[in-house]
Amino acid sequence: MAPRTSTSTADQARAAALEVLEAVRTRDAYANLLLPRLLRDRGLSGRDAAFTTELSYGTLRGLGTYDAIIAACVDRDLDAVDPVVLDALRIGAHQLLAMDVPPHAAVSTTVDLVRSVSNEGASRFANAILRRVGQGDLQEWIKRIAPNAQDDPEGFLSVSRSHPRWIVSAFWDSLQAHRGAQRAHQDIGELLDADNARPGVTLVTRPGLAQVGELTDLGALAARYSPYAAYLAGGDPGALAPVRDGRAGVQDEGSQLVATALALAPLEGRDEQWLDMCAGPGGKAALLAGLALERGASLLANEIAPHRAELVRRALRGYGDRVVGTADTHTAEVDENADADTDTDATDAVRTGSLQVIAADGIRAPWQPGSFDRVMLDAPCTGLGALRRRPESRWRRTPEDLERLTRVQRRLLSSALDSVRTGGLVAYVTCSPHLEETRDVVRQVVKARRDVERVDARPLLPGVPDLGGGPDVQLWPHLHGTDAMYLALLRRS
Ligand SMILES: C[S@@+](CC[C@H](N)C(=O)[O-])C[C@H]1O[C@@H](n2cnc3c(N)ncnc32)[C@H](O)[C@@H]1O
Repeated sequence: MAPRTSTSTADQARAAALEVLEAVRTRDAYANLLLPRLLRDRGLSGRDAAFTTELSYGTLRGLGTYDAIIAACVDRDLDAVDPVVLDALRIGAHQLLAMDVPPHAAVSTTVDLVRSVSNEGASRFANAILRRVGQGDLQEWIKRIAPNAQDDPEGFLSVSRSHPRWIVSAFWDSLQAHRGAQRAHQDIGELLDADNARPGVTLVTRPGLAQVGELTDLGALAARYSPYAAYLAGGDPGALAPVRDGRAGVQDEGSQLVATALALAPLEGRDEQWLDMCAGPGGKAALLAGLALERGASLLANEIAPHRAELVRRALRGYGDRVVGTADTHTAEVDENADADTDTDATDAVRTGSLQVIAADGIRAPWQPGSFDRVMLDAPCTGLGALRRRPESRWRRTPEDLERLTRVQRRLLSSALDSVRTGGLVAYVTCSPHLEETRDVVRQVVKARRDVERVDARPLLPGVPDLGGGPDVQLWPHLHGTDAMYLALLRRS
């Protein structure tokens, strides 16, 4: 790679975006974690911060389409292009094809950027390529480079909507399973477009600590479906007093709906002990905590990774002394072959009606079987339902991830069912619509046991349209404005 020189001649925002792309490519960085730090360090705020964010996120989302266009303009394989120069070309292409930046500014600033991180030859190369890119608009380019939509619909969508083909295919299958072939055919483009749009910020109130009215008084808009949600049009949510105090937070409306559904589900008999089995970083736990306390129940929030268990504690901070002292770590071993450590009965500490956080492996649970009345299993998954929030993740995930994840998901679901009493409820949730980690995991686990009944989850999301044929619920960004959350509700019989 060409040696790096000073970036003093490049404009700050573009330089920051280039740094994000490079960190994502070389260090597996997460743009949504890195960017806020970078903006702070560089003193970029207001319009500059918004511009940097759009450059970074927009380029990462559109990368598949931009690479196909750049490839058509370069007379060598893209692998042969200096990676940092290619990143800069991608940022330039995004400005030329999807942003309101005058073409001459998009080209000249990108050329300056390349010169600042590479050399004169590379900047001349960038100039030539971007001039070619600028000869067509996005639609003209797609017509020219994408496969024919009739002959190869998945290939067309993959290039035109900038998603890997295997993800297009998985989304299409899931839409078909939940909405039928005809609707799937109509919907698939809209779903992929929704992934490419900037998501809004949704706030959540912690039940018993804040009301939606408090958020609307601060300028947010009451949400469509969740009684705890409000949409924030702009600004920093962390600057709002209820968020600062831990009485409200930021949470996708779909996450709120699936957590609320578990709390709303009718239950015969005792309703005192709730478990959030995979709780980190604590969004659903914080909502469930308020709902549990409202009816005098306790919540045990469990998370395998100790640092994420710490985030759960932070998420629960608004509940103050309702969060009881916690035995720190039980079996926080990620090693799946490690011996079970069931010496401690973690339910002991929550018998009095309170909130508790522990760090333990949900598969080798440190609580007695049949202890809980309601269990939330928000399983580790591919996250394919939240691509609009994690712009790089569509390029990082692979079909191979599914095999490892579905193995863990099946084991966690079995453990969740063992953890709930007879008649108790388990919510199996993923932020992915992929059939292998949603419908198939549930089917396989239910089939292997004789003590599970499916519960129709749809009535537990009152007022939410387009929930399909049930009994499971699949939410969709293009239909509901939420992440593509999946919910299956199971009763132990
Ligand atoms: C999808 S996230 C949960 C999100 C969380 N419910 C929320 O709403 O903020 C899945 C979590 O499960 C944790 N996890 C993975 N394997 C686990 C296991 N065997 N036992 C407990 N937690 C696990 C991961 O560390 C991750 O924090």
